[in-house]
Amino acid sequence: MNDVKLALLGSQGAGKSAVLVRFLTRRFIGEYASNANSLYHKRLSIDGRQLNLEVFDPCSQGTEARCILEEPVDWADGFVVVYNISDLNSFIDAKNILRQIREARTDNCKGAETAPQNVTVSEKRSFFITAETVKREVEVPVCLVGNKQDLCHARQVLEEEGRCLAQENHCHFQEVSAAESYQDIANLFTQLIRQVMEHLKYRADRRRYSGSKSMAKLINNMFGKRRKSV
Ligand SMILES: Nc1nc2c(ncn2[C@@H]2O[C@H](COP(=O)(O)OP(=O)(O)OP(=O)(O)O)[C@@H](O)[C@H]2O)c(=O)[nH]1
Repeated sequence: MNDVKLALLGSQGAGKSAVLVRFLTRRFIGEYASNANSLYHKRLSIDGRQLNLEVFDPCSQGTEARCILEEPVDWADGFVVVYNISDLNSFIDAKNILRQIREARTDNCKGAETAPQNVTVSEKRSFFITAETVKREVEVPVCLVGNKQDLCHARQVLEEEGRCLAQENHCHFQEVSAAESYQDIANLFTQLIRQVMEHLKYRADRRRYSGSKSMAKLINNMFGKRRKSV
């Protein structure tokens, strides 16, 4: 059984709990306790595969609240970043959160962007392959969600602005209304979970592959390559 861990991030009142509760229960409940971190569990079946879903819904994260962000960034396999389309500040917060996720996840691959000089073409090629692999490893699946679409008469963030921000951050984008609709929210979670499972499989395959490669290396080092006797 797969375990998938997601975290919901976004500024206060953006509708994180509403979006999550809509997905988990299909219902919209007007008010939610917002003074405590919550961890939700659900068993799901996606594409015939059973999985244990855990979703972390922390207390609100503002621009400066990096310390709150750090914990879910290490823990989660994927993120839902929520803003309120009728609140520009929540969009600015979402922008900062996306940047923080990217920074936290790419800390490990610092220096991977510039190709080394004075090396052969094949060394350069393998460098770029490694850099690409590192990029895939750290590009954790994220979905940017513009919530409260039913308040479009009070819109402060254009749909196009949300889409552009998502493109810049290589993530999926969806406008939804937790108050009015279930289907868009169900689709976005399903898509994100699929992406997470692919990402986890990719990482596990890579680890297995590099593990077996180093095992082969170890055996070669220990016994050396046998020469055929003549
Ligand atoms: N009109 C409208 N109101 C919504 C929608 N989603 C949430 N709300 C309302 O927005 C308010 C905040 O929703 P929450 O889900 O508590 O927001 P949150 O991001 O979890 O807030 P914190 O827990 O304080 O961080 C509540 O009064 C909700 O009823 C929506 O799609 N449309």
